[in-house]
Amino acid sequence: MLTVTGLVAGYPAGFALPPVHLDLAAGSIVRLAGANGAGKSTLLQTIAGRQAPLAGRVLLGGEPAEPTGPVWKRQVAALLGDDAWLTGLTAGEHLRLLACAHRVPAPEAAITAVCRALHLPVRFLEDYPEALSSGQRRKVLLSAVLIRPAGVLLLDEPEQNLDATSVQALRGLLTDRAQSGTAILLATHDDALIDPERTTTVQICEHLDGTLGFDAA
Ligand SMILES: Nc1ncnc2c1ncn2[C@@H]1O[C@H](COP(=O)(O)OP(=O)(O)OP(=O)(O)O)[C@@H](O)[C@H]1O
Repeated sequence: MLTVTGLVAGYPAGFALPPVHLDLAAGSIVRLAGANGAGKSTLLQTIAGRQAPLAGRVLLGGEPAEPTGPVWKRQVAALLGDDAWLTGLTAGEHLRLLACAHRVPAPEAAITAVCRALHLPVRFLEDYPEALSSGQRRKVLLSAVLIRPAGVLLLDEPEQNLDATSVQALRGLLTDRAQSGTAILLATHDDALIDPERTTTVQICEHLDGTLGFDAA
């Protein structure tokens, strides 16, 4: 589904990861793990096309990725620490707009189902984002990623601000999504989000000589 070949993520004359190769198959869940500052967000931003790679490339369905093109926009849903809202729209209006843009069938039912699954009472959808708690806002952002069809999900610490029950709920939603064929690449520090039976972990590690490397588990 998504292939990364010899991708070098980093900053010119600054931090850089070694080249990474990843093959994210349909239905797979791959976790990026590593200490604070190991480079997980940098790698995800680069794979998502929000940061230029220092080398290497990303393929989607075997074709060079074009993150501003229609195929990528249809196929790839990403939540990478962004928390951008349109002024004057309620949380529910954001979700309806997104569902409409992605032609989600029966959008109201889809929005209700995902909010319930994330333990977000739908009455909060009538509120403006700034009137929600940080955990509630995160649930709206997660709903926006999860209601739309996508072959690939890219998620950076999606569990941020969620309580333990909601982390479990998110874990179930991600597992269901993978079972229906979506490939998921996520960075998280929270083991509770991960089903070890169905997750491959790519660990960014620091070698004794200070260089960085990748270990697969
Ligand atoms: N805009 C930037 N310019 C230069 N270096 C940066 C920039 N943003 C991050 N870095 C550096 O890149 C390295 C990796 O940061 P990154 O945010 O990818 O780590 P992370 O693994 O996601 O960390 P965390 O677990 O704390 O979220 C860090 O050393 C950081 O200082």
